[in-house]
Amino acid sequence: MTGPVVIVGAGGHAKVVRDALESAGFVIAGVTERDAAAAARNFPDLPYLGTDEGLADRFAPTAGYLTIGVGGACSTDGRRRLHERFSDQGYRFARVVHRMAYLAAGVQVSEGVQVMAGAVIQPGASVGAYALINTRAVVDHDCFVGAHAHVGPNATLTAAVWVGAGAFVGAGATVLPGRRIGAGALIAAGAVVTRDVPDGLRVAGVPAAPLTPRRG
Ligand SMILES: CC(=O)SCCNC(=O)CCNC(=O)[C@H](O)C(C)(C)COP(=O)(O)OP(=O)(O)OC[C@H]1O[C@@H](n2cnc3c(N)ncnc32)[C@H](O)[C@@H]1OP(=O)(O)O
Repeated sequence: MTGPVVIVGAGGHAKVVRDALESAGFVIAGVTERDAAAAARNFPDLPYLGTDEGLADRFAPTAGYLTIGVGGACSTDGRRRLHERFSDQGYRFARVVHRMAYLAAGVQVSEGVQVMAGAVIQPGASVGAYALINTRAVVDHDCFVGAHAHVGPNATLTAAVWVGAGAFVGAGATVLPGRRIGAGALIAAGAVVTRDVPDGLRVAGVPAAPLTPRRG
């Protein structure tokens, strides 16, 4: 993959993305950000390319690649919307794999995926488009991670776990072998998932159980 990369968003996740890009030898063309002051504060040494609106005038879809600098504390929706919006405009997304991540031979990583420092992806695993495998996450052998899903920092998918599109696996969570996490489900930080989780369900705890809606 060649060509410069624009980081969309200039907050905390963008700083981690920048580190991954630079570790892997990408050239960064600049950042977009609604909040110009945040861009100046976090990236004083990178070109500021304005807001997302009208980016094509400053960085055409043919000029290189984008990568999303927005994380999402407990939802994958914001990242998915940004990927969809810019894909519709003809942009392509870089595969960003930190130099200090480990990907076993033959691991499939699709367009737009981000794999952060210390992550490990073992043989037979595959990671769908635009998914985020965050710092020190483990995706062990034969796991499948669906498009737009987020495997949080230090989370562990043990053997042959299946994660549906847009699911969020919180920091430090563990999913036992062979379990299925439904599309759009949320696994709370620190949970241990011992049973399949249906689409869209939010679970927490050890063993993980549905989060009860707040009272009052
Ligand atoms: C680099 C990065 O930061 S990447 C981002 C990684 N982010 C994460 O891993 C965060 C994941 N988010 C969480 O775990 C959140 O706590 C959520 C999404 C599960 C719940 O968040 P909210 O809906 O705001 O719930 P809220 O904080 O109000 O708590 C609701 C209840 O759930 C409990 N709860 C919240 N989080 C957890 C958790 N991780 N495990 C167990 N129980 C929890 C609370 O104690 C509270 O219980 P109570 O009603 O008995 O007092």
